[in-house]
Amino acid sequence: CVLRKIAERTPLQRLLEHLLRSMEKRDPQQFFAWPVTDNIAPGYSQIITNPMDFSTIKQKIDDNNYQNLSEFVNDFRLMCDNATTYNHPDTIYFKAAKKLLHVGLKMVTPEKLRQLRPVLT
Ligand SMILES: CC(=O)c1cc(-c2ccccc2)c2ncccn12
Repeated sequence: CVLRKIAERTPLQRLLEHLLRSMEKRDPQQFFAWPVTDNIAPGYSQIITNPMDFSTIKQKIDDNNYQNLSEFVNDFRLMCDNATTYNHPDTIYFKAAKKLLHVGLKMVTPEKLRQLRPVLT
């Protein structure tokens, strides 16, 4: 049988997986867990040209698709910006996106990352 190569994680992948888990915890209603469909959001695919969600970010981490932290943060920001673009300010999705963006960006400040290093290396 072919020896299965166990997927080893690079340090960057381990950092991104940790950050993703922390961000997902701040989305208990799982509004951002999966791609938004036109069924639940009429006209979504016409309005949002670059959709993004946590499951897609997770897959990109697993595929080692992120070369650095900034590319990961860009996708996180894109996910939140899509929600504030499509949804009106008085909706729970708009408000949840604003809060999530704020909380998520605080997780990747130099101070927070410095605190992480011993944990993750
Ligand atoms: C993120 C987003 O824009 C979103 C998530 C949802 C959503 C709702 C319930 C369960 C999962 C996602 C949604 N529904 C209608 C309009 C927009 N949305």
